[in-house]
This record gives sequence, C-alpha cells and structure tokens, in this order.
Amino acid sequence: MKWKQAWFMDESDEDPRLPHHRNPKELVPLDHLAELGVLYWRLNPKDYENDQQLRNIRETRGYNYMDLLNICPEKLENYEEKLKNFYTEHIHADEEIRYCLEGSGYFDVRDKNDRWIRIWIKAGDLIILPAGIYHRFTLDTSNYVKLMRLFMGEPVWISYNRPQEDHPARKEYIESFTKKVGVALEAH
Ligand SMILES: CSCCC(=O)C(=O)O
Ligand SMILES: [Fe+2]
Repeated sequence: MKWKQAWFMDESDEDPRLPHHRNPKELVPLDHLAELGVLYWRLNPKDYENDQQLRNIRETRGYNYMDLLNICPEKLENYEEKLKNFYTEHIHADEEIRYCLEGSGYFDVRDKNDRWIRIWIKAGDLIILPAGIYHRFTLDTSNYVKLMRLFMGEPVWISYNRPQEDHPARKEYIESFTKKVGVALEAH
C-alpha cells in the first residue's frame, strides 16, 4: 500500500494549515525520505510511558532527554510568535526528534532539489529530522498538536534560519550525500 503521509507541495501562498497538495497529487514514499536522512516510526501513542518500542529507540539512539509540548494558545506561551518561528525555514546543529501523541501537524522538509516535501504527522508518528536539513513546522486545520521532544544530552533548541550554507551542520549534511554516492560507486 502507498504511504499517503508525505507529498510534494504546491506553490500557492494560501493558508499554510491547508494540505497544499499538487494537482495531481505527488506522493513521496518513505524510502525517499530515508534518502534525505528523515526517519519515521509508527508507535502506540496511548501507552507512551510504558512503550518498549519507544524505549528501544531512545536507548539505541541515546535520547535521554524528553519533554512534552502542547501547541495551543492556552498551553503555549507566546503562541503566535512561536508558530511564526516554527514556520520560518531553518536548520539545527542536532537532530530534531518529535513524537506526536495527540492532534496533528505538518513538517515540511527540503529535498535535494530544494523542493518542499510536506510530512503529515498524527498521533503515533515519531519523526527524526537530521541535523542540517532545511525544514519548518505548521499546525494543520485541526489546530492542535501534543508533541514529545527527545534529545541526546542537554537540549539545544537553537534554530538557524536560512541561508546557512556555511554552517558546519549544513555542510556535513550536504557532504553525507556525496559520501553515500562515493560508497555506492566503490561497491560497483
Ligand atoms: C514544535 S516542533 C517543530 C518546530 C521546529 O522545527 C522546531 O522546534 O525546531
Ligand atoms: Fe526545527
């Protein structure tokens, strides 16, 4: 069955909370996201406190830090400003790990050709964006999401807005593609 949670975005500047499918729709498969370094798991959000699968991911990847973030006007201070920053294209020096426990939203990531891919995250979806990938986040029309944030060590939430071509994390991310091609060529 096709994975229907990611697609190339249209160019319209209508409300970002709308899906922004192209016409006709252009879905993006999970393995295409994996090529960009974007990882995805589907877990059971109802039992996140006892979930062995979540525990395994956290242990394997060293995510010892965890907190919860409710994105709604009542629970998030400076709601409007934060949402505006989330939707400003940026990178981080570290991975961004988000696990959706309730509600839904869109993570947009740039592919190798600088096209936007929209990833629809719902309860049970855990996503990892690699350090250095240009991305942004918006709520969808449900207007609510509860996210778990994971991190390795002391969390750093600094965003570096585009352009960041000289940022070490950006350079390393770009180099990771050429390295992969190099390995593939050597194998032939
Ligand atoms: C609030 S989760 C997604 C927003 C984002 O990209 C970030 O926090 O850096
Ligand atoms: Fe981010």
